[in-house]
Amino acid sequence: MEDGPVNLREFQELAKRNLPKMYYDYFSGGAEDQFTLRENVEAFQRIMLRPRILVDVSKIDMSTTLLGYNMSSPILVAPTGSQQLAHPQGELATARAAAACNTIMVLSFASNYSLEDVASTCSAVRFYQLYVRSGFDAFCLCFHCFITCSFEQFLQVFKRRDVSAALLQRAERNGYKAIVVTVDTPRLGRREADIKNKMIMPRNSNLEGLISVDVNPTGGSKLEAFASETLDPSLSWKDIEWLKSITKLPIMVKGIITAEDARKAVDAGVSGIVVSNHGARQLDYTPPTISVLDEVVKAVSGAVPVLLDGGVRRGTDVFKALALGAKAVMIGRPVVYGLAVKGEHGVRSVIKMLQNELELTMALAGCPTLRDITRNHVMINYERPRSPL
Ligand SMILES: Cc1cc2nc3c(=O)[nH]c(=O)nc-3n(C[C@H](O)[C@H](O)[C@H](O)COP(=O)(O)O)c2cc1C
Ligand SMILES: CCCCC(=O)C(=O)O
Repeated sequence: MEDGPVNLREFQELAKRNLPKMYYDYFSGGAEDQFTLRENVEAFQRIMLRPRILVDVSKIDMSTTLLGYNMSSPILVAPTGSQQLAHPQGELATARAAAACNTIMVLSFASNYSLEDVASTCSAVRFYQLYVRSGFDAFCLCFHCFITCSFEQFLQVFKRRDVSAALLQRAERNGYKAIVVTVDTPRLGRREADIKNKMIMPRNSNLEGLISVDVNPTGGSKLEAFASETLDPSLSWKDIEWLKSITKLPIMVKGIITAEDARKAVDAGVSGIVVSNHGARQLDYTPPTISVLDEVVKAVSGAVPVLLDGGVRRGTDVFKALALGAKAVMIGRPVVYGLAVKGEHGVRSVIKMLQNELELTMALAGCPTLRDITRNHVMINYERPRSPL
C-alpha cells in the first residue's frame, strides 16, 4: 500500500487541512462565480481518448525540449506568487524540486524569495515571469519615446520602464533563460474570498528597494491594493517590442486564449505562447483553456511553441493537451499544494506523480514517444453533459 496521497486531488485535500483558511482560499480560489475555475478542470473530462493497440510500448520516452532546453517530460512549474504562505522554504523548495525532476520552473514576479536567492539554490534551467509595472519611483530616460510620443504618452511609458528593465537585467545576470510576460492581468481579477478574508500582501523581495507600495491597511484584499498600485493597465503590444529591444532572452507571452491574439503575438516576434486564463483568477466566463488550445495552435501554425495551463490534474490531461498541439503544460495549484503538504518533497511527489501518470497513459494509448501522440488520439465533446435529473 502506498503512503500519503495517490493523486493530485488528494494533495489538495491535505493542503486544505494544513493551511490557514486565508491562504488556502488565496491559492485555490478563482474570480467571481468561479465558473471558469470549475470548467478548466471539467473540460478535460469531456475529452475521451482513442488508444491504439499492439504497439511496442516496452520503452516510453517522455523527454522533450523547450526553447532548446532539455526536460525530462513536458510538464513545467507555472509561476505562482507568495509561495512562503504555503511553506517557509517557498520558492526555494519549489526550485529544488523542479531541478530534481529535471523540469523548468517559472519563477513568479510575486515571489517571496528574491530571484537571486532562487538562482543560487539550484543550477536548473529557470524562466522568470514578469508583470510590467507602473510607478514613478525612479526614472530612466528613453529618447526614442520622448521624440516620438506626446508628453502624456512619454510619461506613461517612462513610468513603467525602469523597474521592468531592472528586473530583466537581474534575471539575465542570474541565469534565467527566458522571460514569461503575463498579459492577462491589466488589473487583478475579483477574487471574492480574498476580499472577505482581507487577504494580506506578503513580502516581495524582488521589489524591495525598487518600489514602495502604499497598501491601504483598512481595505479588503491587500493583494488587490498592491496590484492596483503595481500593475500597468496601459500595457500593450508595443511594449512587447520594447521588452524585446532591451533583452536578449527569449520572450514568451502567457495569457492568450484567442486565435487573433495568438497571431498578433507571433507577429510581435515572441518565442512562445502560453494558453492560459491565469487559472481562472482573472476574467471569469472565459473558456476553459483546453477548449481553445486547438484554435491557438492552428493560428500559430508551428511558428512558436504553444504551452497550456489551467486545470491540468492528471497524466491523461497532459496527454490530451499534447494531442491537441501543446508542446508542454504548466501546473500551478498542484505545486503549491505539494509545497503546503511536504515542502520540497511534496512538490517533487506532485511532479513525479503527474509524470508517472503521463508515462502510463502513453503506454496504454500506444504512444512510446511524445511525437506519437496525435490529434487522432482524442475525441472531443465540449458540450457540458446534461444533468441526468
Ligand atoms: C496562488 C496562485 C498565484 C499565481 N500567481 C501568478 C503570478 O504571480 N504570475 C502569473 O503569471 N500567474 C500566476 N498564477 C497563475 C498560474 O501561473 C497558472 O496560470 C495557473 O495557476 C494554472 O492553473 P492551475 O492552477 O489550474 O494549474 C497564479 C496562480 C495561483 C493559483
Ligand atoms: C500582483 C500579484 C498577483 C499574483 C497573481 O498573479 C495571482 O495571485 O494570481
